[in-house]
Amino acid sequence: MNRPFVFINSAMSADGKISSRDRRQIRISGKEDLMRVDELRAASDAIMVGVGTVLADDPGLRVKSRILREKRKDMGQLKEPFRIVADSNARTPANAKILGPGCMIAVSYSAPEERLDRLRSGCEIIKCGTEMVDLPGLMEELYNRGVRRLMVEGGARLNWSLIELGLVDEIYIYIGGLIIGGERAPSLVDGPGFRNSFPRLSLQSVQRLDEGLLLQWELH
Ligand SMILES: NC(=O)C1=CN([C@@H]2O[C@H](COP(=O)(O)OP(=O)(O)OC[C@H]3O[C@@H](n4cnc5c(N)ncnc54)[C@H](OP(=O)(O)O)[C@@H]3O)[C@@H](O)[C@H]2O)C=CC1
Ligand SMILES: Nc1nc(O)c(N)c(N[C@@H]2O[C@H](COP(=O)(O)O)[C@@H](O)[C@H]2O)n1
Repeated sequence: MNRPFVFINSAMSADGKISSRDRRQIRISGKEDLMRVDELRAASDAIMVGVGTVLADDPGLRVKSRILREKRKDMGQLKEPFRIVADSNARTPANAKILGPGCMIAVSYSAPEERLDRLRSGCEIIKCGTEMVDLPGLMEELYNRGVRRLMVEGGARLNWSLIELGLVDEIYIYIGGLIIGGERAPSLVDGPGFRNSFPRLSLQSVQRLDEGLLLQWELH
């Protein structure tokens, strides 16, 4: 199967949480880390999130630096990467910030048509999977559309599915200097969890940024 190079970028607290018990977005990264995230976005062909993140954070997923956008254009790339949502039942709100040119919503064949109609003016719809978005199928589709480097910005359930399916090559984790706590607060990877065989990572780099640490891991 042809698929893009896939990497996750996530910020977590010192206790491994990526947001609060009520799934409220928490600013974990400092200024330096956010600049690094913008550079990673600018160096990607597409950025993907799960619909849980859209509903919780309403992210824009744009490249914020004008200089980085211009640089992309000078290199003959689209000014910004595609923005992709894994959203089996088309729950993305019609006023979500992620919508607009360059946005693709991946849905399953079970997604209600009336919801798709509300979204169509703001995005391209990609159908794959019967009940749930078929992630390997989506990867192949993205590859066929020219996506070679895919950045995943969460959340916890999407991270789980991608890792479980062996679709992740690299993970950047920024560990910020705060404690969030809460057994129901999302962590970097949720889902049912592994039981017997645990994916192994090899550490590529460690860097101090703001009041935290950036770890770069490669997946075997
Ligand atoms: N600190 C950080 O770096 C980040 C933090 N976050 C936080 O994470 C939280 C959101 O995480 P979470 O609730 O887990 O949501 P996700 O963003 O991981 O979205 C999960 C949803 O995606 C949909 N989906 C579609 N296809 C698949 C698939 N094959 N596998 C898995 N999911 C699929 C499912 O909904 P459906 O069945 O309807 O399709 C699922 O419930 C928020 O609180 C947000 O603030 C998020 C990103 C980064
Ligand atoms: N890198 C990083 N640091 C944090 O502290 C965060 N809370 C997040 N969250 C992710 O960033 C998305 C917001 O993107 P926009 O600024 O709206 O473009 C959010 O949805 C999470 O994926 N990331």
